[in-house]
Amino acid sequence: MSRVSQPWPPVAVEPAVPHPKAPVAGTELGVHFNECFGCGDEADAGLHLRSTVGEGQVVHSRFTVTAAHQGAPGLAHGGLLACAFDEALGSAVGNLMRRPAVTGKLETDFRRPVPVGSTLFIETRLDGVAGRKIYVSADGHLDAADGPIAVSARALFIVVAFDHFSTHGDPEALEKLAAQHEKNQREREERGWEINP
Ligand SMILES: CCCCCCCCCC(=O)SCCNC(=O)CCNC(=O)[C@H](O)C(C)(C)COP(=O)(O)OP(=O)(O)OC[C@H]1O[C@@H](n2cnc3c(N)ncnc32)[C@H](O)[C@@H]1OP(=O)(O)O
Repeated sequence: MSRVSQPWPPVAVEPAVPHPKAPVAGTELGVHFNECFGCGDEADAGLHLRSTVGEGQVVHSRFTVTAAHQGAPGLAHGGLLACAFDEALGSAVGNLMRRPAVTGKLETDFRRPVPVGSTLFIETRLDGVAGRKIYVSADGHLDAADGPIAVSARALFIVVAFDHFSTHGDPEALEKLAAQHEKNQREREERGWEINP
């Protein structure tokens, strides 16, 4: 079956240049919010996705599919896989560009079933920027960084003002997030990494 794809990015873009203080290649990215379904330690049935900065404008993420993530028996739910990509792509945008941004559009191609127990290795690339619009894409490889591609995704993130989160979100949770951010900063400093304000 052939897959028809629109040009990507769909508009003229500038190169997505990582922020001068973006974490360097090899940096393991921390949990951005403990209750986040995508990466949080306190989200018991969550994805517990973990990410590391790669060379260039790339972030490598991985997560292991558990029984809590099933759609069909023994297989990951497609919406759950889309969630993993939202997290991986958002993490690449947030950490490399260091601009607050939210997902405006997320498109997924499911190419192979992803069984419970398998690990998806997601490689995310920054594809370009047009004003507030940041275009990113990713491939999810099954069970190894060079394994077969099971899922691909493309997304548009929109840069927002910080008050997007205080206006629409939960102020208490934002306080928790600020505390988490400080903890991440301290840990980075202790490990001698570049400070990530
Ligand atoms: C370190 C951090 C790690 C974080 C990882 C977490 C990853 C998880 C990320 C998420 O899941 S975020 C949650 C899901 N997303 C949302 O809740 C967003 C809900 N939508 C909105 O709040 C607003 O629609 C939005 C802020 C995205 C845009 O509203 P605005 O009024 O600010 O902007 P506007 O609608 O004018 O759009 C700005 C530009 O984007 C374009 N645009 C917006 N949505 C689009 C869309 N869906 N498709 C195509 N283009 C779109 C729009 O056409 C326009 O293009 P131009 O600048 O060329 O005029």
